[in-house]
Amino acid sequence: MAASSASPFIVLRVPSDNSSQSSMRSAFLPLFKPSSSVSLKSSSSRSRSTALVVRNALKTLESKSTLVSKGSGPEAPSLGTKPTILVSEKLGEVGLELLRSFGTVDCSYNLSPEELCSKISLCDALIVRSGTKVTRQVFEAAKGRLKVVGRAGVGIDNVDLQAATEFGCLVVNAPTANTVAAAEHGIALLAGMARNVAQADASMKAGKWQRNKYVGVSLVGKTLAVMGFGKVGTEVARRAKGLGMNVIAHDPYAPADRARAIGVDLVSFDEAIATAEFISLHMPLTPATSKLFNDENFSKMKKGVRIINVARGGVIDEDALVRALDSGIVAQAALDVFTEEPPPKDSKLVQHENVTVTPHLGASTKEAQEGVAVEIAEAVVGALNGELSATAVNAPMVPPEVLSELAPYVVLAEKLGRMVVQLVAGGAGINSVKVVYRSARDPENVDTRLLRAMITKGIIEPISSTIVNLVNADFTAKQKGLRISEERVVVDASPECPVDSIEIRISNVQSKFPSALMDNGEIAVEGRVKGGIPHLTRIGSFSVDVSLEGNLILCKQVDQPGMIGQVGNILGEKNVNVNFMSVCRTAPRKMAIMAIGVDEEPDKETLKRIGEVQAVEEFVFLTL
Ligand SMILES: NC(=O)C1=CN([C@@H]2O[C@H](COP(=O)(O)OP(=O)(O)OC[C@H]3O[C@@H](n4cnc5c(N)ncnc54)[C@H](O)[C@@H]3O)[C@@H](O)[C@H]2O)C=CC1
Ligand SMILES: O=C(O)C(=O)COP(=O)(O)O
Repeated sequence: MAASSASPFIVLRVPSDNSSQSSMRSAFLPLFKPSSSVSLKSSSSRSRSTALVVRNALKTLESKSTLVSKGSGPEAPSLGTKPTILVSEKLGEVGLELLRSFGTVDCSYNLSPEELCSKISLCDALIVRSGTKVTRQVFEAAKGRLKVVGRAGVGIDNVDLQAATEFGCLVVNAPTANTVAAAEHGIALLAGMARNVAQADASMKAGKWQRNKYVGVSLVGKTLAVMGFGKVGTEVARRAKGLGMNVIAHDPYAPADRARAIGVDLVSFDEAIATAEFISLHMPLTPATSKLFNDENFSKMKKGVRIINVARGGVIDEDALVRALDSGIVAQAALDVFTEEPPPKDSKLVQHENVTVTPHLGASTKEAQEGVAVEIAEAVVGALNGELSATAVNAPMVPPEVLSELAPYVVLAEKLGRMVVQLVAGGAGINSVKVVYRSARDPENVDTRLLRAMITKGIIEPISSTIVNLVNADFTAKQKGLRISEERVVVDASPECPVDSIEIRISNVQSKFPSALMDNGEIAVEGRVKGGIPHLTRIGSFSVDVSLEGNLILCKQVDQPGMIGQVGNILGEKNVNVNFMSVCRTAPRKMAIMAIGVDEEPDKETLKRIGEVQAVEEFVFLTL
């Protein structure tokens, strides 16, 4: 890991009694104080409870914290600046109002990729629907300012998630508010296709009266295969049952009992496509589903099958579908989505007489658009406030109750990380870190993702310009060649505490403070939370007990009278306030470790004088 100067971003400084909230906020994101309070009209009880719990937790913090900009370039937000939120596609008015009450909203629709890239470095958040491609170039062009991308809908295949994660940008979506709309559109296409509604309408408008040409097929008693039994697929199945259809479904990840509960059999892919008279697609577009409906699979279908696609165009090989339509394997198709949107004007598929098309209207009802707008506005505002999102796509979702319980341990984890990296001589050669969590709880019940992310942040940030948060912690560690292994050990402690102690060990390095090394050559520090405050409880094999606040001076010296006074005097002469002191001896008059907490950072001369005290053998100054 290359060492560099201090990180050029925003630092939240909070009085020590609120340090846990501060650290939690800075772990996630980007810090903005709303200019006015934002009222939440949550459509989902989960997101409402998450938002409220975290908001309450942050209320106290709001009054005491100050935002300090350390100059992240010309566009860095500073104290009192409202965040800028770019909305690149039409969003419901209620959502826009919510966003306007929090930040500056720039609604710029139909931006070219170049225009989007040139605007994005001025934005803290971007809200899109399916029409905006949020590519790696967009994240690069953002120059670190973009904190969150909100997808006002379900499918996130238009967002480069890998790039978002690498750049530490949170991606959130609105997964529930358009489910019914998409399902209703699927049913509309199913029924409309079976009765040739669109074709008959066009024919009449062309002045014709073709009753014999547009004889349809009935739905009742026919088998419908729902491919992808998630939210939309389930609602389609429910409605199709109401139409008297026999519904089967294929979904490798759906629980059979959920299907059984609504009278649907879960079957294999091959069985589904070979049995059905109607096939409705409801799976996401992923590498595994891309062009899943291809020549080979069309050939396994019943002749005369009818296909509905309200999912993503890319799950069908569109050329293969044209061939299947021409050969009669597929009698009809009804498509709302296309590989390329809008599709080329001369698309054979769109022009095919047995194909009914709509321009990606699945989510386009007034109700759904209002719902997704509120859902996404809440998620984006929450993310800009540093809250964990209930709809995060590229970060772990930590339930609010777990979050509040872990708060002080989050601070401890980051401080231990910061401390241990400063004990490494050179700092840059760390590649193997072991974290041991000791707890009375069953290891299965100790969620360490957040703690690991904070340890990573603590280790990387002091020696790099990379900003680490929950989104990019694991990726950044990997990038820097830092392997973090974790061990959970059950100990006899209070089960009330999620974690009794956290120990960080670093192997294969030299230490600036050799007493931090264990017999096996590893640097080791261990900490605990005491009365809500993080404490250092061991360094190397020396037990100490000092609260991890402010700055820390560690000395190893010959245990003799007057040492505390000598060091205290040197600090006092320079008006450096000592906030605690702890001494641990191997034996009386042998060696001792002295840990001194100081509020101010002593100047170089003062530190030099402490190092020169005759009995002092090792000495290090650490900023926490
Ligand atoms: N046309 C439109 O305007 C809309 C389209 N959509 C699209 O509909 C799709 C489904 O949305 P939701 O139901 O909300 O998502 P969901 O995540 O609730 O459901 C997707 C289901 O597909 C399943 N799945 C994944 N891989 C599969 C595979 N290889 N074979 C079969 N099933 C597989 C998953 O297990 C999951 O149960 C998404 O692609 C979404 O983008 C959603 C809303 C509106
Ligand atoms: O939610 C989805 O996945 C959709 O496809 C809806 O897309 P839209 O927001 O209408 O562009």
